[in-house]
Amino acid sequence: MWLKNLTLLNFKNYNSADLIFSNSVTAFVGNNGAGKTNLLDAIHYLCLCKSYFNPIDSQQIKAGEELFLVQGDFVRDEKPEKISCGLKKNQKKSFKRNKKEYDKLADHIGLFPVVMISPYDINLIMDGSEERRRFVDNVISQTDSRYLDELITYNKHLLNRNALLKQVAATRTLDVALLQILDEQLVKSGNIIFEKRKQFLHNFIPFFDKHYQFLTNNAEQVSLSYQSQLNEQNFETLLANAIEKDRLLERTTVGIHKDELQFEIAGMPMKKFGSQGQQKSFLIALKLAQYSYLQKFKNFKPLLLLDDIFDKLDQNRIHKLMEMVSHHDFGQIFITDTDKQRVAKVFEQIAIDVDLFDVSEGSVNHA
Ligand SMILES: Nc1ncnc2c1ncn2[C@@H]1O[C@H](COP(=O)(O)OP(=O)(O)OP(=O)(O)O)[C@@H](O)[C@H]1O
Repeated sequence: MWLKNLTLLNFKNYNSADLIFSNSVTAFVGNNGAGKTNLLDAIHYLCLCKSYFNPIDSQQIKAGEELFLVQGDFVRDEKPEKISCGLKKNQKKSFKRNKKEYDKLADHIGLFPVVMISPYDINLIMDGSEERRRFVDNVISQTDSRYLDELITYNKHLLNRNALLKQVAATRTLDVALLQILDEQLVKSGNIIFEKRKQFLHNFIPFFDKHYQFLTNNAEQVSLSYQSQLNEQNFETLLANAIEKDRLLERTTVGIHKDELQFEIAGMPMKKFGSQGQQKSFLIALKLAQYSYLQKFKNFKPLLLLDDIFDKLDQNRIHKLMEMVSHHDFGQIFITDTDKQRVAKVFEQIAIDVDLFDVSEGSVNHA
């Protein structure tokens, strides 16, 4: 699967852009703030119906404009696929595959798998558990179309249950029969998600271990593990035991929305005890594992988007990544960098052609 071209209209800092790519390595080069990352994000948008960096769709529209359009021609299973996305201010976004509007966006997720490696990935370690659940959900959704539907269903039931708890607090009466129905619904989709997350981690962790060892030559002991309250007790019992607390706090305090992906180094939390270098290796291993996992379950290579890695990574890690590029471990790659000569040199060293684009203040031209 690869992207042949990309057309933008009023997307972030671009008025318009029309780019044609090769099925190998493309590099966007230019100064800070020129709009290089925005091009990667446009590609991410086409693949997953959303920005990697900013969840608010309307903020992708160029300031002062009314709408944005992003369009790309992919090749998938040797067939052409035209994907287009448009958003008008205050309207629902429109997402089309071969000119046909999707009934639901979830149907698009996973058709064009993508992995982004970006300096912002540090949030995965530093921020709350929601970031890490989002990572897990993102990977599973790209390989399992039912998963996203189930997650949407779970979140809907959770909202309903929390609304009921608020109402109970306000009226001081509990409709036991209604709570029971809501609990049953929550348990049903919660259990499905729990099993899918467990199975996912079982397959994912060996990829992670392999990549971490490759990147660091077995330097230190790190681990990745899935923590869920559902590992301790079944969901029904958890809900029954927590009802007094839930009523007091007016929200559901147990369930898969509390799951955590634990990152450790030598048995201690990565966030507190990992050095910057160890954290970076950990994150790249995580992303490379995502790549390997998607490749295995989709049976083709995802797109790889590498944001600013030459600036942010040290020589060792760059060398390891480039070793993988030179072994053709990846398919199509998009990369951003501030230094054209550096990019040209790095790829010359591994004898891989790189297609360079100059980016400056929202305009992009083939170098
Ligand atoms: N909706 C928008 N309208 C107009 N400009 C926007 C919008 N969203 C982002 N920008 C602009 O895009 C620019 C950032 O672009 P981008 O992050 O792609 O830069 P970059 O070339 O990757 O820079 P760096 O090398 O610093 O990472 C900023 O100047 C920002 O103000």
